[in-house]
Amino acid sequence: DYPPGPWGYPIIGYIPNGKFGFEAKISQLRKEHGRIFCWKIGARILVFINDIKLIKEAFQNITFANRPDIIFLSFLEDKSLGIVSTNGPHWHQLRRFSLRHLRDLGMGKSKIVSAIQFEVTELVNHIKKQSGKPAPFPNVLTMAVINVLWQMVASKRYDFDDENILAMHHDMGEAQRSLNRLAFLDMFPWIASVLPEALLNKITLKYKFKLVSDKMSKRFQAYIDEHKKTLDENNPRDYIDEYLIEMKRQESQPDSTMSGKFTYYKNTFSVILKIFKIDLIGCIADLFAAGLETTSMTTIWAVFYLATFPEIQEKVHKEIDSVLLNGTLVTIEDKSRLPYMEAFLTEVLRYSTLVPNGVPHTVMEDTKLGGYIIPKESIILTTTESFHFNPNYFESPEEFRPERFLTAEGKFSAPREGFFPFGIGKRQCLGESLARMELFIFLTSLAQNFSFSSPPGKNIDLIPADIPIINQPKMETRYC
Ligand code: HEM
Repeated sequence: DYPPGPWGYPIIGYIPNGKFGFEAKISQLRKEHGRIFCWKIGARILVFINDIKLIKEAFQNITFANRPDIIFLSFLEDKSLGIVSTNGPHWHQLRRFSLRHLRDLGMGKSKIVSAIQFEVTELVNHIKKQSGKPAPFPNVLTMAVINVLWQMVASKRYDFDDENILAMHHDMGEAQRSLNRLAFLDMFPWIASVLPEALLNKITLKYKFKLVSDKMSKRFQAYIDEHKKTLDENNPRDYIDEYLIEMKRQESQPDSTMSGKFTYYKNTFSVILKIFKIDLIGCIADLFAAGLETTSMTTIWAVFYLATFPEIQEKVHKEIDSVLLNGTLVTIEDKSRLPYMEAFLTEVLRYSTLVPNGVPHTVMEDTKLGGYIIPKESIILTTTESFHFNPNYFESPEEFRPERFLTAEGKFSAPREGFFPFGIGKRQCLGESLARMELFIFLTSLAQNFSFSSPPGKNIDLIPADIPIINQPKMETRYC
């Protein structure tokens, strides 16, 4: 009763022949099998849900809110820490705590607008230095995005040329691009007990990930230590302060989810080490990993679309020029006066389909869905293109057309069905309101100050690179 799909051979499972990208193979299997299919690779069963009704039924149900036990999901931190890869009451309480405090600290509220305006003004000044010359998007976008989030998390703002943060971002990007090597361990876990450590490392790049994760952990621990020294319990400054206060409050509770854990790992000499880590490190790593690349990449895609579709860019400019007179800074209250911009941003989120297969979910027991059994501990994914590019929900979905989200009177009309760039249900993106606000102010300010175009004689490549988790532009067109 499992969903249909390729099962392949025992032990190996189904490995497609030839040079097939993962996304292209999923697309082909979806066309072959329809609403739901299975794909067995090594020891794991992947289940892809491609039907809106089934996705809603599954992800709005707590049974499907679990994350599978895979290394792939927690490459920055131990999988038993933080929000993204934990389960049960532990996850639930940390998610609730994080949502509440990030909102109080300004997420999605006017309180954070001036920080976003400040960062985008710095970004605009930086881009001006390269105006008139063909160049990829400047790397400092990362700093602008991290500064907004880190203001709430750690009361920190970095200079745009802060080498340490740029290096940390570079390391994280490198690790992310090699994630399919690490996924090998999830699919074929037995290789860890039969292969010598050196060979295992060569195949999976395990130690490369460990190095990146250790470096980040040290930095995040330093933030926590700094905060502990200067904490005033009556005047919490940010997320870290709020966490430390709550952690202290729960100190005497044996079932507190906010303390920490001993984690074990094998070093290069196969010696098992035991270290204690507080959960807060996992939460900080999750916010960093989930909040940074997503918002930056969406901004880059938006700029690429402006450059590729000049008639759309012209409409964006026209609207901004008629609403924001004499270079006035945009605020969130201007949203209702900039319906074309809002429609453009919505089309960017649809067209870029940034997280093409969502973030993996699982069920702890065999569970029925759509007349099939979803095997316990399978890796459950969605195919976002099956609704973002579905003609039942979006007419001529292959066209980039912001007008689809405007009424005949030119008012913004939000998509009703088939639109889930931030996921859906119990695990829906925790930073959605921050991301939407930041993207609106960033993109409006960028379009207010610049005209973007492809380098002379060239077209911008809009096909994403074959990199796991996030649809990213190819490296050579991305940053300078
Ligand atoms: C354009 C920007 C963004 C997009 C497209 C995006 C998309 C997503 C998606 C698809 C998920 C998975 C939902 C699921 O598992 O079903 C997710 C989860 C998550 N996102 Fe975002 N995200 C964005 C920005 C952010 C930002 C700015 C933050 C940080 C404040 C953030 C924090 C998280 C966290 C912590 C989770 C895990 C939630 C959980 O497991 O309970 N995201 N996001």
